[in-house]
Amino acid sequence: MMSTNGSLSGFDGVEDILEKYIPPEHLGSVKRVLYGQNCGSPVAALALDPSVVQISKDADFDLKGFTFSALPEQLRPSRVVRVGLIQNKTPASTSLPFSEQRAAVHDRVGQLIDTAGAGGAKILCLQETWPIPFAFCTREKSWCEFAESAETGPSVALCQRAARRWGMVIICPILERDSAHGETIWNTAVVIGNNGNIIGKHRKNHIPRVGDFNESTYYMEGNTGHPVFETAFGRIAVNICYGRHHPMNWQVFAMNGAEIIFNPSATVGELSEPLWGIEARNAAIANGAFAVGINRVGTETFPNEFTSGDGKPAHTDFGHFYGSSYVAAPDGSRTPGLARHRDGLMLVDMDLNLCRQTKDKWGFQMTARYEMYAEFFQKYIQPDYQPQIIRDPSL
Ligand SMILES: NC(=O)NCCC(=O)O
Repeated sequence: MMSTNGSLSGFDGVEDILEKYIPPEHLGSVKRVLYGQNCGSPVAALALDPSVVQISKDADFDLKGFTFSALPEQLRPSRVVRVGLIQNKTPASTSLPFSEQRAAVHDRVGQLIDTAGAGGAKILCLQETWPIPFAFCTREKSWCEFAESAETGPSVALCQRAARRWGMVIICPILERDSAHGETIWNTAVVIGNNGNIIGKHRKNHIPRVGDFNESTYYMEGNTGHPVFETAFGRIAVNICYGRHHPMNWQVFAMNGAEIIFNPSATVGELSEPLWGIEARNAAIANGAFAVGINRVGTETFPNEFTSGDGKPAHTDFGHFYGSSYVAAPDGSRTPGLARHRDGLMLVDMDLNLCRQTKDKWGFQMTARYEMYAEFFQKYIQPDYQPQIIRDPSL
């Protein structure tokens, strides 16, 4: 069911339902259980510059701001960084010439990036393959035209200019064309430093083969491992979309020292909405790092019908990308999500000292028994591996 404002199932988001229907005397407790607490309090709202609030109204996008604190320490100063995340619809019809589609998304996302810069963001992440419609459902190869160089492509250049303008690190996830390797296509996040330089890139490790996510037709599993990028504002990593279903993918980024792990995504309600709030949040808890889930938003339709071998009749739309981007902290607290149906910008102040404080408190890393698991995996990857099952002898 579509509500009048374009959201799906007639609601804008779970938070709105909670605010509307939970009795005021219970709302605090319900939110404590569902959203956690940061230093003993609900995750605080961040006061945003009125000029930025005005832009969000004029340009019609959801704007939210939050703060994650850490306890004051005696021997370390706090390390607060303002992180931005952007979710956006594909603004132009997928039937238009590709040049017009690209110009439209560059305009819209350029505006959102500049608003993030004006709002003081120091590290900003965009959604998965932001410059193109998520056309991988179609299996049509013409969409490969959108792939661009991770070093010199037009969308990367746009982000480099913005990074220089605002002194901001930008994670720019694109469809990469690797001409040096026979025009290989990758799903790549380019990490641009606050001077507009390219620090490096990461290629998506896990490629979905589920529903209409026919991405394996276009690109292979990445070959860049689990790089962590040391930026002027903190150590960051990028776990691209489907990698969020793989706890070890998050874990290795964290083991390499990531303090913030971004998860630029494109996923639809029917498939994954109940999983969305759990996976990045659990990753933050388990790994002692901030996790930032960013999902595309809107319903994209394509000129030609497609099927995906799942018994569904041929169709032209991918379902609804439900947005709901959010940030989770190592202490298990999380922000509410951005809208399910609108473009959005979230600005979040996070004190990175919370990562070590949470590790000191819970000791998950210290108690992890890596040697035991390393030994297990060594056995597991052998072709003659037998599961360790002890059968009830009375069966
Ligand atoms: N883009 C992508 O990997 N989507 C797969 C679906 C999901 O992970 O929810």
